Amino acid sequence: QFPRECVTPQVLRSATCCPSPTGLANDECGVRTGRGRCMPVVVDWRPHGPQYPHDGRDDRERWPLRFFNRTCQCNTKFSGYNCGRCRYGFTGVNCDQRISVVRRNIMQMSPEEKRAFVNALDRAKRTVHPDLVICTRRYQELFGLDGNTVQCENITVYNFFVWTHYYSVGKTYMGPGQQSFGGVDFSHEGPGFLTWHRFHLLQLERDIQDMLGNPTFALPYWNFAIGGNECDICTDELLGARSSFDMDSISSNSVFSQWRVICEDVEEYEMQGTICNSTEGGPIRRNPGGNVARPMVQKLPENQDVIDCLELNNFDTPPYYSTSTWSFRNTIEGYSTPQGKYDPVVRSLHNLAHLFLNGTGGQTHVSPNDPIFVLLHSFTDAIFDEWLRRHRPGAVFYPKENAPIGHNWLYNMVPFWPPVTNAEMFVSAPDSLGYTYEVQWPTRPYTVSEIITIAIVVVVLVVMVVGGVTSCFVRVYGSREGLEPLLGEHYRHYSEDDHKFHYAA
Ligand SMILES: O=C(O)c1cc2cc(O)c(O)cc2[nH]1
Ligand SMILES: [Cu+2]
Repeated sequence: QFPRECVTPQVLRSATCCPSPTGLANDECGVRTGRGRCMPVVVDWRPHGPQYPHDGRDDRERWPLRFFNRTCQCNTKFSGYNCGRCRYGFTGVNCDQRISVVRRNIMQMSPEEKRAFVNALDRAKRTVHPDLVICTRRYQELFGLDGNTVQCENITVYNFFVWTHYYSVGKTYMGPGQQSFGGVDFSHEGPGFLTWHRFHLLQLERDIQDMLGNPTFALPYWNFAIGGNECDICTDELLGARSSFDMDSISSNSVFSQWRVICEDVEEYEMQGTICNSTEGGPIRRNPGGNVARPMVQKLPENQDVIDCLELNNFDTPPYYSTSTWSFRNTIEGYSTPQGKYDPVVRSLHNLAHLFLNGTGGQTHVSPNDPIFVLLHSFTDAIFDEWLRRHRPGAVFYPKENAPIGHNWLYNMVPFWPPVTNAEMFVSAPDSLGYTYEVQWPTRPYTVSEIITIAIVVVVLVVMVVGGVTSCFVRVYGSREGLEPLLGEHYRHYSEDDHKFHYAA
């Protein structure tokens, strides 16, 4: 969540995190090379919804002010915690060359591409993040007893991806012996769900590009809307088949059977007021479609569900929560029927895909430990991008205030660094973020009333055309007989002399 340079006691106490771009000494935020400047952090001050009634209890309020109040603000072409890189969609030394990557259906990739993706994930699970570290104590307890140490540590690129998700969903610690407060979620059950997960993926994609030294690397997606109770990507070539010995485990032929999860011990974090660290625990659990206790989540979403949710016109609706009705966001997130009606017992689309996995991937505090999370969210993001393309909403569609805490338009998404707002991710990905999805969106079949309307229009058109042709036909051919006597008038005249018609030659 914070750059390694910024988690020393002195820098934390200064509340200023403005490092120099790598290689340039004493040039905070690249100010001398015109890249950026060290500026006060801007946070959202508008009211949030009633779900979180506390104030000052949680380090994530007005993120990231509890930790830093000055950060790098980069000029348009640059980005990053020290303005050392190009903004999304641009590359080159001067960041003026456009670049775009294509996210594709993992089922349609070649065997080599599939292998390269699996290898990239596995390498990310083992590679220490080059510039970001995690802090594993609340601010109050962040500094060691001597005041000269800070409880922050290294973490691998993939585990960092898991950790940021965990940090965004955790409960608020209310003090020793007290129940933690669960009415918060900085990345789900609100309009920020789509923008938050979009940035989450973008950050992982970038980190993997950097790790591989390959700026064309793109995350693939899993089209989970295939119905039925089979997980088509759960093969040893892709995300791991089911183990033949244990219904809940991944086959030992898959590298993912070797992965170990982090952030398992939520009860401990909630009781002690601690924060998950980079320590790995048990293996990934997964039993696709096997939740016997909950038959509702034994089947994946249907293709029609995607078609239906894309028709919703409102991005989100009051109270901008998991109870919203006719909200595109709440529907794709999966708390409504695919047609948009809120129903507390329903789980659809994104939520259904999570719960279908029935294991690590179905519990919010640990779900990204199962790498299916990446593909599931990449498809969710593809649907979001298609909705943006079809509806071309003005910013007015996204609530500026009264969304649950963390979800207002200008709230800095927790716990990303440098600060990035929901607003910045509410844009067309191909136009502004440097990636596109290769998807064939299914078109909705016509409804009965549409078929009737089309039939009526066709009949009317046919009648008009036939009528028109017939009348022309009659005029051209039928009038020959009618006109001939008239034309003949010029060639004949009536003679009073002999009381006869005389015809001209
Ligand atoms: O119960 C749900 O609806 C549910 C579980 C779950 C897990 C997860 O990681 C999510 O991102 C969402 C989610 N919803
Ligand atoms: Cu999710």
